[in-house]
Amino acid sequence: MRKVSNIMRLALLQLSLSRDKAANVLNAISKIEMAVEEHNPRLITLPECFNCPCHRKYAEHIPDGYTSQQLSKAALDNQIYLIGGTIPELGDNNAIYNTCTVWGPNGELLAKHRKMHLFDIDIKGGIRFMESEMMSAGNDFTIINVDGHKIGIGICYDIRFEEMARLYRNNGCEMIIYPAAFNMTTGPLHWELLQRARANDNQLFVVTASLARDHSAEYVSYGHSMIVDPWAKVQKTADEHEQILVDDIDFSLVEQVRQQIPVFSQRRLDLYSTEKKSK
Ligand SMILES: NC(=O)CCC(=O)C(=O)O
Repeated sequence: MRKVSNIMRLALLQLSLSRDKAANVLNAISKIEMAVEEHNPRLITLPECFNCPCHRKYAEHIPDGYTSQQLSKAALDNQIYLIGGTIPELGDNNAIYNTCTVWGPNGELLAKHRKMHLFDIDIKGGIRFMESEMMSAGNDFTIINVDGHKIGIGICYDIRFEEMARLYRNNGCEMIIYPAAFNMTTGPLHWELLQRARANDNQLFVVTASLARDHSAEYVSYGHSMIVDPWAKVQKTADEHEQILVDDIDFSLVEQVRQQIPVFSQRRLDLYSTEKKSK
């Protein structure tokens, strides 16, 4: 597809999470409207679990469920591409997935990405979290096309898996977007590092939208939604509070860095490889 423009305005919504699912959806919709009115972005991204904790009791079918319908309408009403954070999806097989929906400006569901790597960690003196006790893992990579630019989708913990980002790069992506909610143990150490590493390894933009920090919540999110450019420079970042982060992406930087540091043509593929397998 022809590239319409090399500049794309993004808005990342770093949202607070209350105990009321409908109120969380309404909060997201009102922040989408605010972002559009004030900044006119082409693409808006919401955080992981923006409407409720990822739990079976909140799960919805996609695209017939309440949250999907609201996101579809918001994309249509505001004429934007909307990366709908994540919600717990009730799959046909009764399994629950942590799923990101992607909506086009006509309100159509362009894609859904089910988190591929589940967040199971146990850090002594820090956080223990076993996402696989509640959720099933997705098996599919997701690439969308916005105005001729290929964008890969991952979800939070997915960012730790360099092979996934590499596959997106190898399939033509110029950006990877990760709706996310890192925690207070690993966030200070790894959040920025991982984004800059994925951007640097693959010479593309890395974009994250996080939940805002709430110390009274059961799961305390780190915040700091971020845009990292293909030089691995932090282009823009939020603090820990609820916030609308807006900036213009200049996709010409992707070609610039790829030409000037041509590691992808210098790889020793006669000696090693990263390959996609089908399941
Ligand atoms: N929700 C998540 O996947 C959290 C990932 C995380 O905090 C990490 O350290 O990785």
